[in-house]
Amino acid sequence: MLPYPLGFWQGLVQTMSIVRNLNTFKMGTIVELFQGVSIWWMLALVTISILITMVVCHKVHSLVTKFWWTPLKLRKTMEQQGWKGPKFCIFVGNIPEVFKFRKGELSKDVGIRNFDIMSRVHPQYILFSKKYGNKFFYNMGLDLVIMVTNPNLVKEILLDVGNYHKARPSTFGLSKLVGKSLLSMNGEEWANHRQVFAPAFRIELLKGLVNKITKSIISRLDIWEEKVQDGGGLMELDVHHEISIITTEVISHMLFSNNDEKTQQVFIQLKTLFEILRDQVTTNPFFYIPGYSILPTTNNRKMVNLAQQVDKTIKQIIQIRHAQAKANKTSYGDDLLGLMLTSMDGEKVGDVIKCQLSIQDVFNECKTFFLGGFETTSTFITWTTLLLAEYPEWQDHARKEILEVCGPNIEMDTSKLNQMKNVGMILNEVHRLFTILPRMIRVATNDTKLGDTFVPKGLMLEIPTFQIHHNPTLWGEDAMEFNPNRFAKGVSKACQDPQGFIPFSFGPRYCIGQNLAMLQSKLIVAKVLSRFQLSVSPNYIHNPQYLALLTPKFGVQLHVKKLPPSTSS
Ligand code: HEM
Repeated sequence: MLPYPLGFWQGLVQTMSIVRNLNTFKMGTIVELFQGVSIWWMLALVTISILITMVVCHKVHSLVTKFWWTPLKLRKTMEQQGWKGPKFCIFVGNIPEVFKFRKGELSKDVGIRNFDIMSRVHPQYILFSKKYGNKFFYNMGLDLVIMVTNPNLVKEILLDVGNYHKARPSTFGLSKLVGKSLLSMNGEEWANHRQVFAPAFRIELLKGLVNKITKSIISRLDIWEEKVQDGGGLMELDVHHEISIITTEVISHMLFSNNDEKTQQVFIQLKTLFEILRDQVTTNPFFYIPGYSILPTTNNRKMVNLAQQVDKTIKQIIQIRHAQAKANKTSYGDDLLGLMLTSMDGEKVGDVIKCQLSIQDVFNECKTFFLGGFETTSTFITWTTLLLAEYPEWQDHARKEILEVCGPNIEMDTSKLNQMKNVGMILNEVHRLFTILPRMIRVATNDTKLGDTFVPKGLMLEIPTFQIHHNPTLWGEDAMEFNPNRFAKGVSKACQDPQGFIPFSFGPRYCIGQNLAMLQSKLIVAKVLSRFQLSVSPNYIHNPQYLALLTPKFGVQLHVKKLPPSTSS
């Protein structure tokens, strides 16, 4: 036998000749072929073959477990407890039939006063509850989902952040593009991030923003006024577009204390990214196949490219801020970026040492706040203006109250905003009827129990907020009507169950931007109504759709008329 290195090389040369001869290889010659191969080489070959076989078996096992065994096991566990659901197609689950049903529903006309739009917003609920009753499950891609509509059980889920984690379905691309952030993190990581941002959203701090927000609103409404004058006293506007200009400015101030060219660049890139992604999630069933989002399709490449551009621009904004703080020997500032940079340094604020964020965390959180901050609020305010235009009697009530509380010059501060009871009732009713985040999703991280139901680890739980907000058992026979009066004596009197009204969720993970969103909404509604009369344009096509948010598909075209000086400021 040759010493090891020589034996190895000899074995290699012999094996190459075996491989070369493979095409003329006959079973009978197998022994002949291996004659003379060194023992070292034989051992190496056997070891490598065993290792490869083990890796392949492990991969196959985990793929079979993920794609076949786990979904089937979860299904069986739920079936044994009396839950039922449709058969599913591997990879895409029940998505194709949901999309097909939804397409049919979306092709039907719907009137503005018809709030019975569950089949457009949450087609899976209508489709499967009709066939299987309330205890149904379905597959969203690979994930097995059940719906929880009972407010007490919803409360249990939202309070138990240990057993129920935030979950994007495994196949969704948003988390891959935006990265891990406050919106999607869990456990200690989430708690640390939440602690960094919470101070910026305290109502006392937001009070200081009133003037900045009011300035943004007034400068945009001045443009409206010019347009109305040019149009001979009446003008058609797409309010969704108009309001999003204001809310973008506000979130830019919250994040970066300004709305300069670079900030606007981030916004445009993120908006485009979000629109492509929204289109993929809502129209392309293949998007739900695991791994699809990393294929080099045109849209996937566009999204990755945009996400990289956003990171690059944010990096430049951070570099400028760093340089300024260093040159002026000042802190990083008290906007959200300032808080994040302070936290990157692990600085001590008061008695608390803030957690250290990484640069990637800062990129991701900037993207999350941009996306979470502008589109949600602008969409909500857009629906509010539509309903005020559709129900002129409520528009008059609100305007009268605004003028009484704020005086002819419409001077506003947070205490005045709190006195606007009618405006508050109207906003609540819009939250109820046009719940812009119509569902929340959690995943069970442990085997646990929810009411009488055993919840196996890995099961997805969907909270259909929209359905809860429209349920006649909770809201009475007029649940499908626009009636802000139901909130006259507060939420507890409007709904059978206090947990039946959750537009901002509740528990530890309630919306961090709730105060900001409500402040902006009241300021914008008050300023708009004090200067303009709104009515629905005949060009408006009512087409509410669930596109990540409950959105007016074709914008909201309203007729805007300048009010005479006696009624306006
Ligand atoms: C009308 C406007 C808004 C509505 C209806 C709304 C609604 C919600 C809801 C329902 C959640 C919980 C989602 C879940 O648990 O699955 C949430 C979370 C969140 N929202 Fe909002 N939101 C609005 C505005 C905003 C604004 C203006 C910001 C930021 C400036 C914001 C930032 C966030 C963040 C970061 C979270 C995650 C909080 C956490 O998990 O700790 N939202 N929002």
